[in-house]
This record gives sequence, structure tokens and C-alpha cells, in this order.
Amino acid sequence: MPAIEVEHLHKRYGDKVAVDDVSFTVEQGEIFGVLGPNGAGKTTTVECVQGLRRADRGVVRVLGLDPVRDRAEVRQRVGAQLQESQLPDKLRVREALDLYRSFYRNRADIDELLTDLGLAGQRDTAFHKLSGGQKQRLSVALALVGRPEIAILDELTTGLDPQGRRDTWDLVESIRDRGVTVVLVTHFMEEAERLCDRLAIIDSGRVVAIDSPSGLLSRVGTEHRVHFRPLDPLDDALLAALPEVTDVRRVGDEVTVSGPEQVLQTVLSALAERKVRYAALRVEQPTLDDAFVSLTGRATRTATPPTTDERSS
Ligand SMILES: Nc1ncnc2c1ncn2[C@@H]1O[C@H](COP(=O)(O)OP(=O)(O)OP(=O)(O)O)[C@@H](O)[C@H]1O
Repeated sequence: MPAIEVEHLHKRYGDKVAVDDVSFTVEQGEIFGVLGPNGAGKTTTVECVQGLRRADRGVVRVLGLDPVRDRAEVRQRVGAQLQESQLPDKLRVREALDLYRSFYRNRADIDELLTDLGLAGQRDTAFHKLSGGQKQRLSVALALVGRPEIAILDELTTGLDPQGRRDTWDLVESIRDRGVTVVLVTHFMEEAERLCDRLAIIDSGRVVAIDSPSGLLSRVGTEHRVHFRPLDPLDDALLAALPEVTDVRRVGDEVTVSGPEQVLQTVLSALAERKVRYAALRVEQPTLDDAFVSLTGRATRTATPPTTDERSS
């Protein structure tokens, strides 16, 4: 039985269509990404999966259950880390976990959870004294305290610094390694590429593709681009005549040569043979970002979001 099945889901808020015919299946034990720009309908979709919102049309099954009709059972078996989770300021980490743990019949060992999430030193710290990354990790701990079979993690790394983001990625992998199915809602390509076994790209309430990261990449081709600045005279026609080279362009003093993966070796050999020195060599390969742009016709936000420190400087 799949962990989650969503068929022809529709959801509107008044006149606004938030989810417009979304279908996907999440298999047990995988990390499944729901990827898309702001306002694409990702949160609405996972809220319908959790039974927090009732779909206007379509079918949602979670572990074979109806998340609205069987809400109590779904809550026991699905852990959710919601966006911007807030707790009372004075509540201590340990107290929050004790409280949430009491809601579940399968209860995780809190000390173990605190250690796994790197919060052992904060067990007596009040919520408002935690750093952004610690709050984030506490919200993940709260999602796991009922030993869920599925964990839904929404915008997990937004606002974290690069190190915090990498730590969180390790954490997500360790959750999956415990046998928990993970649904990861994100608008960061790098995160999806690194973590997800498969992902659904959602845009304007519709699924535009479902595939593995490498499957999505292969849809945009495998062309590599070699950029460099020649320091000696170089005839572009020479490069264009090389086997494998599909395109040569020059913008200012930078030359860009396109071709399959081996094109780098071809270009380097040609430059060495003709004793052409070069600088600023770099190779670009297709990314999930390119796949997103080619599937949706528009760019997404891929830049690392500013950390608190970067914002204030
Ligand atoms: N409660 C609501 N009432 C009215 N409109 C809403 C409501 N919640 C979401 N929307 C609208 O529905 C659309 C989808 O929103 P949703 O939050 O599901 O998208 P999202 O992909 O999760 O976006 P984000 O990445 O910004 O969280 C957006 O246009 C949003 O403005």
C-alpha cells in the first residue's frame, strides 16, 4: 500500500483556485518532494493530506485512511512540522515534548530524540530563547514525538544559515533511515536535488512533472557548458570544428563551448595542443533549476535565502 495517494485534488478559497487537479502517489520509505514557487499550492495540498483542510474534489488516502473521516487515526500516524511553528514563549523544550508526546499512543524516547536532534543541551531552555535553527529542530522533534510512519516537513530550512541547512538535510536523511516516509515541501531546488527520491513539481495549482531528480534532469538534456577566458589568440572556428562540440559563443573575452559531458576534456586537449593559455575556467552542468525553468517556463527562487546575520549586515 502506498503511504499517500492523491487523485485529482481540487481546492479553492473563494474565487481563488489554490489546487487545480493535483495527483501523486508517495511510496513508503521514500523522501518525496513537493516543489514549487510561492503560492503554487504546496501547503494547501499537504494540509488536505493531513485532513486540516477538506478538498472540494478528489480523493486523498493516507496509509489507506481518509484524512478527514479518519482524522484521529491519521494524526496518530502522521507527524507534521508546520511552517513557522510557534509555541508559548516560556514553554521549555522538554515540557513542549512531554506535552506533545502525551497526545500519542506510540511515544518516542524524549532523551533519544533530543540527542538525535542536537537539542540535548537545550532541554530546559524556554522556547523564546532558542535560536532559529534550534526552534526549527524542536518543531521537527515535535513532528517525530509520536513515532509517525509519515513525517510532513514544510519549508524546513527557510531562514537557516548554510550550515544549519546542511545539518537539517542530514537530519531528514536520518529520519528516512529510521523507516519513516518523508514528504518534504520546499521551494529550494538544491534541497530537493540533494534529498528527494522523487518529487512533484507544482506550479499554479497543477503538477507539471513527477520524477526522480535525475529523471527531471534528463528531460532538459545533458549538455555541459565550458566557460573560459583565452589569454592567447584563439580562433572560435577551431573549437567549433572539434568532435562533440555543439556550440561556441563569445561574449566579451569569455568563450563558452557546449557539448556532452566529455566536452571539457576535448576543449582542454585542444587548448593544450595549440598552447593557448586560459583563465577563469568553469563548467556548468544542467541543474534541477534548468529543469524547473524548462517545465514551467519561469524561474524559481534558488538562491540561498539570507541568514539573520547576512540580513543585518
Ligand atoms: N486561507 C486562504 N485563503 C485564501 N487564499 C489562500 C489561503 N491559503 C492560501 N491561499 C492562496 O492559495 C494559493 C496557494 O497557497 P499555498 O499556501 O497552498 O501555496 P504554497 O505553494 O504553499 O506557497 P508558499 O510557498 O508561499 O507557502 C496562493 O495564491 C495563496 O495566496
